[in-house]
Amino acid sequence: MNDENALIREQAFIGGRWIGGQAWRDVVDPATADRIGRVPDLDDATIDASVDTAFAAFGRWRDTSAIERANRLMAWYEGMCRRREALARLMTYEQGKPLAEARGEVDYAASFLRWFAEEARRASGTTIPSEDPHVALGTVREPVGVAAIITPWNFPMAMITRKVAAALAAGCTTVVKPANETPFCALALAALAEEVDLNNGEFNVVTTTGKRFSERVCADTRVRALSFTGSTPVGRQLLRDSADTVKRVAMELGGNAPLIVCEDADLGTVVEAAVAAKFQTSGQDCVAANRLFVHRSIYEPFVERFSERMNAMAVGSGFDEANEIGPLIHADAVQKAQSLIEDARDKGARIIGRDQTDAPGAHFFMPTVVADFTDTMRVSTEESFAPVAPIRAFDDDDEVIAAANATEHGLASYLFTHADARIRKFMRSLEYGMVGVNTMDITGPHVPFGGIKQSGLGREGAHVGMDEYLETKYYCIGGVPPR
Ligand SMILES: NC(=O)c1ccc[n+]([C@@H]2O[C@H](COP(=O)([O-])OP(=O)(O)OC[C@H]3O[C@@H](n4cnc5c(N)ncnc54)[C@H](O)[C@@H]3O)[C@@H](O)[C@H]2O)c1
Ligand SMILES: N[C@@H](CC=O)C(=O)O
Repeated sequence: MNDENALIREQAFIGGRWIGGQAWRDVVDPATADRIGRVPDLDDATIDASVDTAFAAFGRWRDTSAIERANRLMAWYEGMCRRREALARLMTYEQGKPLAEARGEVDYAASFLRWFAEEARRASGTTIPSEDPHVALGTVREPVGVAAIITPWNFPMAMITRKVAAALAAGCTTVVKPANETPFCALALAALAEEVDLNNGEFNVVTTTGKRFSERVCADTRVRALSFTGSTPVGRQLLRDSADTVKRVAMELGGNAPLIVCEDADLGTVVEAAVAAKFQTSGQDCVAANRLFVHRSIYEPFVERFSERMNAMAVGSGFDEANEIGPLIHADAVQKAQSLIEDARDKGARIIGRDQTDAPGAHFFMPTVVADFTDTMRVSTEESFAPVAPIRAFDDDDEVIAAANATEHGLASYLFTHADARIRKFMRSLEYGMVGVNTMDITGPHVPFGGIKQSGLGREGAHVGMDEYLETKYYCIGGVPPR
């Protein structure tokens, strides 16, 4: 058996049991479109049963000690580290990303288990100075209850652990619906969770359609939190669906990240960073640079060097370690990239890159620069989620700040300059939840990840990551005797 097959489980995981279904859904390798296997497409009754299980488990899990929850998360973390290569190969097989990036994501995903194992013991309450000497006041923090979690395919392990580890550390139990494209990554996490006794309903993985799942869990009053990572249109729908039962919601939605290069930036360094910011995960990253703005005085040299570096990127199967760009997730993604390029070309952009007929398969898209993009082009307003790099020149800071902010999104942004005053001005003015200055490497378990505007609600990771899963209970004890 190849390593990438070692962790494949073709069943959902509910209450520690592996279960099949009446209907099934195929999972395909995006590089070849070959079938990898299948998972059950679970019905309403089984979704409800997963909530029954998580609800029953909540009664037990919330009363475990913080150190017990921490130990369980650490054991899960260690299991992921031991199976790093098999997990990475499975991810490349199912999601398509180059193996080096898949290994990076396994490390990233595991890091949330360790981080929240550490944080589990720090969900402290407060004492409140009382206005009355006979009254004691304070707060304790308590888990909200069952959390329903819906995740995307682009980071098929990290987007799960970032939520689940925080929820479990807080004392909540979880029902996860992974993306239909990447259920095996989620089920591999379940297989490792089972090994560390997280198999009593604390962590459930339900394979089914998004709409069916969200309709059941949003209507269910026992589900007290809904945490979603995915596109903004689906996030809007889930906010509406959660209103009737007034759930706690956490939303990590789409981005349209600007990357701004000022004239004092070192061209060699900035080209490497910009290529990484644009093309990692083949451009299918919520924090990917979606629009590049370069000061006019260095614009043409930047476009030339960026395009040169881009054209040197090998495109092909993620299993070949030489390849830096893998397949897109499916044919629709390739068509969308193609239509963005055609729209830009029709409206006067310069298209730079290799011919698409050089692509090594139907799901591959050769990375492409759209130079001189304008506001009327779709690349300016839409998240491409593809290796498409729109670049344009700017003349002054106010102009580029206005252009960068002219979007409904507000997730990540990047700035390259060494001028202190300028850094402060941009940091204040950029309407984004995250600002990377002279780096594109902005994530990790220790940072508060999240967006403003229509990129989301709440933050994941860092010391605030558990907040989404904790209620503050205030207490007031009267009749306290005098000293
Ligand atoms: N902010 C972040 O942290 C972050 C991280 C990763 C991806 N994203 C965003 O995710 C998007 C790409 O991922 P995607 O294509 O998987 O997004 P998507 O919104 O299509 O799907 C995300 C998840 O929602 C489910 N879903 C789809 N339609 C649904 C519905 N009507 N009701 C309930 N669930 C539904 C899917 O099955 C999947 O599990 C991009 O916009 C990207 O920016 C954001
Ligand atoms: N790259 C993001 C996930 C978004 O797609 C992260 O670092 O968490």
